Amino acid sequence: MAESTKNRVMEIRAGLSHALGAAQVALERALEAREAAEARYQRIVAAATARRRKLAAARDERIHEIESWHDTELAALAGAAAGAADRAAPGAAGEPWHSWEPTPLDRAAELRVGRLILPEAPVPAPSRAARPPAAGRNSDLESRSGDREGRSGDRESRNSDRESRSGDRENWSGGAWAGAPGEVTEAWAGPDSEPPESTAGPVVDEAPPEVPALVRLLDHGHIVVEGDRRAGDDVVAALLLRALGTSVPGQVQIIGYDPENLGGGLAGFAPLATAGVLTFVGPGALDKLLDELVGHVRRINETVLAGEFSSVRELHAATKRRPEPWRVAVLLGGGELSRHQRTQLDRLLRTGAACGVHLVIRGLAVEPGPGIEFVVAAPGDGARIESAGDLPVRLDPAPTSLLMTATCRQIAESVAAGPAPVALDSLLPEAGAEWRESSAAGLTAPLGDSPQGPRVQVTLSDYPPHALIAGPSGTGKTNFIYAWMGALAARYSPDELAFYLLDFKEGVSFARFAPGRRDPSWLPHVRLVGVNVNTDREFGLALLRFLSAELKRRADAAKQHEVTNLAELRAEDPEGAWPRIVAVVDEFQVLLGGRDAVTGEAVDLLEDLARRGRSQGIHLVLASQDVSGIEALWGRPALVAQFSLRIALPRARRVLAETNPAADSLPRYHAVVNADSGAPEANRIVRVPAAGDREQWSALQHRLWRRRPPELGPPRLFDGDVVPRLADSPDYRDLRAGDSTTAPVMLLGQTIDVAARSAQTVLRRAPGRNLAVLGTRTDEACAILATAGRSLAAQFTPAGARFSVVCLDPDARAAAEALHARIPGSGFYLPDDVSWLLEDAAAEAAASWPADRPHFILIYAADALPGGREAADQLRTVLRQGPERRLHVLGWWRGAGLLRDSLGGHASRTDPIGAWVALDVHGSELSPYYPGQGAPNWYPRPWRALHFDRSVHRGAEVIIPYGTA
Ligand SMILES: Nc1ncnc2c1ncn2[C@@H]1O[C@H](COP(=O)(O)OP(=O)(O)OP(=O)(O)O)[C@@H](O)[C@H]1O
Repeated sequence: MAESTKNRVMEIRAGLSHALGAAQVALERALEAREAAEARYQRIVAAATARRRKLAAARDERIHEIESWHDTELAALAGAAAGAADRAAPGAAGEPWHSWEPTPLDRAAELRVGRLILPEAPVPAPSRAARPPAAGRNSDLESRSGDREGRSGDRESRNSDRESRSGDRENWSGGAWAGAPGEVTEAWAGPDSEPPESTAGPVVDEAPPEVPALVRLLDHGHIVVEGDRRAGDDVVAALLLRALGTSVPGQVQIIGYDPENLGGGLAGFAPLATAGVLTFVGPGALDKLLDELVGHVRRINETVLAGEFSSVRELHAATKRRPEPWRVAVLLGGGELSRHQRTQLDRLLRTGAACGVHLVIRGLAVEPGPGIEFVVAAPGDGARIESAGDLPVRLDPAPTSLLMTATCRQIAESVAAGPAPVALDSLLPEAGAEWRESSAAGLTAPLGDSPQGPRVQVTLSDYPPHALIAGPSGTGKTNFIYAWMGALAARYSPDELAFYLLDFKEGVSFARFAPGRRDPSWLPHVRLVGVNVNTDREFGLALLRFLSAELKRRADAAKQHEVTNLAELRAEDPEGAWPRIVAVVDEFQVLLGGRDAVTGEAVDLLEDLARRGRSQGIHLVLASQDVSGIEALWGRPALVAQFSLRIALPRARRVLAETNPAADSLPRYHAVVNADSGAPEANRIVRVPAAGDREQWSALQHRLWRRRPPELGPPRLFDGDVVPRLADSPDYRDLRAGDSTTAPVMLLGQTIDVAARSAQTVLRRAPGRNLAVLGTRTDEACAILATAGRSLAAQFTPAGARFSVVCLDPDARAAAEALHARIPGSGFYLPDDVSWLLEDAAAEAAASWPADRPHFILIYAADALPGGREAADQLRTVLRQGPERRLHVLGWWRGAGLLRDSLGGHASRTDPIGAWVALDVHGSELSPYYPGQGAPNWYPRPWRALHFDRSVHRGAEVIIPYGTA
């Protein structure tokens, strides 16, 4: 092989080897570059991953912040909404059915129909993704809902129909979390599938409280229920029950129009029908119903709101009174409306709510308008109420029929029982504003509210001057009188008004106005109270006589000042005390009930007082269970005509005009007040407050009592059941010893009179000045002799007069000895030694000169005088001749005939007995001792006596013996 070839080979080899070396180097370099590039790539990937993590963490944190803000905000808003709803629908307006009960409120409330379904906050995905698969979204939600159940347990327990909140979420598709679980996981899977770690803390999961769905009906508007029929029925029932439960029974009245089911739609409310709280109108009566409701609206606008208020709600807010009930007409279907019906319905929709006339409509087309709420009923969460916009509503279930009927029965019962009493305070002026009125022109006071609202004011003046009140027993006459007196007494001071009160009913109803053992206060205006006078008609007469004398005094003063009525007299004589007098006589028929002298005189006096008292400020108020049977009254049309103020309590007869039946339909505790003699057009109905309550009355009386002028003493209390005490008699207390110039006065008992006077007989030195007590009642006879003896003894010093006490009846011995013990220096004689006394006394009586001091012989049972004829003659001598010699016999005979025997028998003269007191002796037996015509009108009654003194009396007077205690 050639060198050159060899060389060439060598060169080629060298070239190849060089190229290989270069390639090797290039490869190494390339590998290095690759390594460097790979390392860089790794670094970049790591950096990107770290940044992504960071971003994810920041994002999670932000999402969490937003979510918890959203949750808190939502919870706060829901809480505020729930709170506002609770305030708007308190008690029966919003309480769930299981714990529901009627709670009448003082204003109209919004009514709950269900609850609003509120949107929930989204649950952040990272926190969900971070949880183990077993705690996936659903179980997560369940656990959260469990949480919420725990926290809102109290609310849940109030609402048994509430389902689990997770169930709500499942049903509602409008929330932000509504996507499928997979979507969330995919969306957040990073390129390296590494689950990002959440830097966010635990989610604040505050469940918003439940927010009730409320609608406004009473005092606001009308409700139209549309949608599902059954659910709609439930809404109507719930609304009505809540409306009934939030108001005072009877204040919501329901009128049902249900042409398709003939009332079946309101069957649960049927118990209300018995009390008139629910009325049904028949299928053809929609016209009439709508016309009637329109009529109510017109009437309420004209007479109740009367331009002063724009709505009953406004009137109620201003006056605290609600004179008209809410009328809720429930119109359940009815098809096409006629033109007239549509017009009337539209009128009601526009104007009814202001007058408390509201419509609940289902099945009639109604256009939206102000105050009209639309409820679209649907089961589940598909319901809506217009005022809540698009928020879904879950309607409450209907109240159970048991709850409905029990509630309605209770309401019906309390409506039937009548309205709750109004308090007396409602008639009184503000505390501190009492006694500001002048009675110069009359006495005006409110008596209560009328059903239309305004107060009913009643005036006693020149016209109407007198009042006649009637109502069967128990209908509230006495209460009415109390209320009237309270309203007057609070307005007029005792200088302006004086009361004289008499109650012929058994009991002590007027005694509260006088000081008693338990309560020392009295009503300062009251000057006289007569109670338990049903057997003492004379006391009624005494009052009329007293008023007659007062009338004369006023008429004389008017004449003197040349005026004709009280207003003028007061203007002319501003310093004079001329209060208006109101004399109240309850059950006055007792006074006029007899056919005797008492009735005769009483009617004459009444007629005169009624006729002339009007202008002199003397007003009569006569009350009776039944005026229709009082012959003495109706026999005097001129007398009745003066009583132009007529007050009829429920079922009162004849007190109003014959053509006026208003009292027949009067509810309990109401009265017809008629100032025009009962003419129908003058009727005013008034709801009378309860004034019988002792505590309320005492509060007023004490307030006025503390304001009384210091000089004003307590009224005179005449209680026919109480035995008066001699020691309390002003006449007895005035007696003084030692005045020998005037003839001694013998007190005998208390007269039945306006002033607490004592009956008395003066023992002048003159024939006949002896006293005979007649009758068999030992206690009373002894009481009268004790009074006579003690009162006489009080006028003498021990040496100034001689007293001899003779006891001829062992039954009277204790009393006689007691009297003897009370009169120092008196002699005491029993049957054995009375002859000494008589002998002595007869000689004294027959003497020709008057004794230097009087001698009073008190004989207990003079008819039992021993000693035969001789003693009898001596007694006769003493009786006939003694008084002229200042020797007076005060004897007790146990019968009128026995006294006659002592006087000398049947034909004997009776004039030695100038004064007598009869106990259980009939009037006819007294005629011999009763000069003039016939016998006194006297029927014996316990602890009453008839006193006659022929030297001063025209007729006998009834007296009450003083008790010996
Ligand atoms: N307006 C009223 N509000 C509440 N209670 C009343 C009212 N009027 C009367 N009453 C109550 O009714 C009962 C009977 O009333 P009251 O005694 O006044 O009737 P009367 O007609 O005078 O009956 P009588 O003649 O039998 O005494 C009493 O218990 C009274 O408290």
